[in-house]
Amino acid sequence: MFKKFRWFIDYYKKEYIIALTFLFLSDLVGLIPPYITGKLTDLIFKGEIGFDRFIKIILFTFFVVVVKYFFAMGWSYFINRASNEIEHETRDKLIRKFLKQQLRFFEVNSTGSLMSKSTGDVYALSDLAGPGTLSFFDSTVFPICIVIMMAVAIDFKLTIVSILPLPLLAILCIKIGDKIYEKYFIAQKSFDNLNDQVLEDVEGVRIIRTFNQKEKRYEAFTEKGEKLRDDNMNVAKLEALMAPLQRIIPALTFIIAISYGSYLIKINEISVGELVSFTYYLNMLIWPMYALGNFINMKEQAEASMDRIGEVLNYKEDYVDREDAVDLKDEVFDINFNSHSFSYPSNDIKRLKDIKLKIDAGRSVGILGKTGSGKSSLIKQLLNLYKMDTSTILLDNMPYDYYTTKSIRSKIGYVPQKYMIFSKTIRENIIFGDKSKDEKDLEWALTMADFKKDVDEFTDGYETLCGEQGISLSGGQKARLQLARALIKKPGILILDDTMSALDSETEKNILTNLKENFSGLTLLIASHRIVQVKDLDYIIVLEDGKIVEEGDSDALMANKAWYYKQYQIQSMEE
Ligand SMILES: Nc1ncnc2c1ncn2[C@@H]1O[C@H](COP(=O)(O)OP(=O)(O)OP(=O)(O)O)[C@@H](O)[C@H]1O
Repeated sequence: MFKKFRWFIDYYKKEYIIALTFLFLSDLVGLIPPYITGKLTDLIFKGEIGFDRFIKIILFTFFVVVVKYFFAMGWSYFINRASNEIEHETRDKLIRKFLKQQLRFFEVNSTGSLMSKSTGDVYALSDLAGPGTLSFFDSTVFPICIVIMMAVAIDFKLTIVSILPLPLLAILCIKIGDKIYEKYFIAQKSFDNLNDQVLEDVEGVRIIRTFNQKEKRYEAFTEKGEKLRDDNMNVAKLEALMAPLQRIIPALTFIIAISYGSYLIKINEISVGELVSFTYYLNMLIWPMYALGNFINMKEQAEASMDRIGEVLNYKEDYVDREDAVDLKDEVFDINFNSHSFSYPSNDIKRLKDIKLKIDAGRSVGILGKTGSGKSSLIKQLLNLYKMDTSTILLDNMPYDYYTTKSIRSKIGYVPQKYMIFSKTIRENIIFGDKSKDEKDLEWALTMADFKKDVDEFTDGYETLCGEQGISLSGGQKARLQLARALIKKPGILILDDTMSALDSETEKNILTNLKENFSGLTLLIASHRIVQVKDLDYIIVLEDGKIVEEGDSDALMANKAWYYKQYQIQSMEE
């Protein structure tokens, strides 16, 4: 029954043992007051009790109640501790898993789904680990203790007859629980879809407005919202079905107990006080019936959530470093694409075909080509973002997988085509968690990226908040912020994927001059549509449909009189 949750029970064994011991002691002590009440009733009925004894019994009962609540404090603390730890640990595992993945993982798992798995599903697990464990104990061990007490201290026959309807409740709860699992799984999927749309709408709000898509998006949202509501209602209906069962069946046990108990008093088998204690114990059995329903509910939901979380945690990494991979030590290194081809995992179409390109350390290379020709795809190979043939890329004459991916990436400064700006300050976006960088490094990176003059004009300077996806910055400022983030690493290799398109020609020139003057030995790769951005580089390749169709320096390509030559003329005229 608990196979899926074994790991957290094993992990927090100590907390659970302490918590359940406290819980057990608290429940045991809780059995004393009903017994005393029955005895007291009999003593009063028979007139066998004086004031002193009465006070002593009352004080003792009070003492027992206090002890019970001290034990309750203990179990409450340790169970909540385990539950919070499990929530933290599971979320931690998920985030670590997300951060390890190549981009394919994010193509098959939507952001909305990953978000709801790391929130709602994690809560369902922690609910089971905390209140769920309490409900489990209280619906199994506790009622057994009560029933034993009823049978031993009061009357065996009365106990058996009164609790006869209870197994029926257990069976019905288990049956309904199975259905809850199915419905909850469906509801969580609907929550994923709704999450996805919220993310897209918030991120794309400007486009949605400009394209007058507000109504359509609203309709789509309403539809998803209604589906989620209906799916949640299906879960709620099943939960509601448990409630009357939890009331009617215990009520039945009361009717039986009072009727049969009265008969037993009449034939002198039990006393009035014993029937008082008995009904007291029966009353205590009501909570375990609720607890059973709660537990089954929580268990089914947590099981569905564990399966959903498991889908992520068991996702087989698309790429893992070889066990004997070593760290790449050189800051700058030769790169050799040796007949390298590549297809994205989503289909078999070759997006890079037989690429042969040697980039010596410290050289600058321009990657040109029309849109969709494979420029970004070529660049991404160096970052190992998708599964690829690692044997046809050599770094310092060794295959790519000879080195750890982390060490390769740490040498590369990458400015992607798509902006990725966090809703933090400019300082935080550039330093990006690197504690070794100080004020001087920040200032230097901003100057290199020709962004300092802009930031100096902002009222809050380095502390200016960039907003969601850099909403408070212009396109050119976003490009330079990303460039500053790449440069502060002082990389050996700098990759600019269409970074300069958003910049005016003067800013572009300033940046290239800064790079030339301050980064001696830098290997520079620039992917672009615009010839002006690459014409002064050491080497230029032109891609067409994933193949290199022209290569050489600008003079050689001009002499070639092919695509480069024609584009040069067209773009010069445009400028
Ligand atoms: N993640 C992906 N999955 C599948 N196909 C992709 C993916 N990314 C890009 N492609 C396809 O690969 C081809 C090359 O795309 P790439 O982004 O490398 O071109 P590009 O030359 O950089 O284009 P642009 O100049 O427009 O940025 C395109 O046909 C594109 O549709």
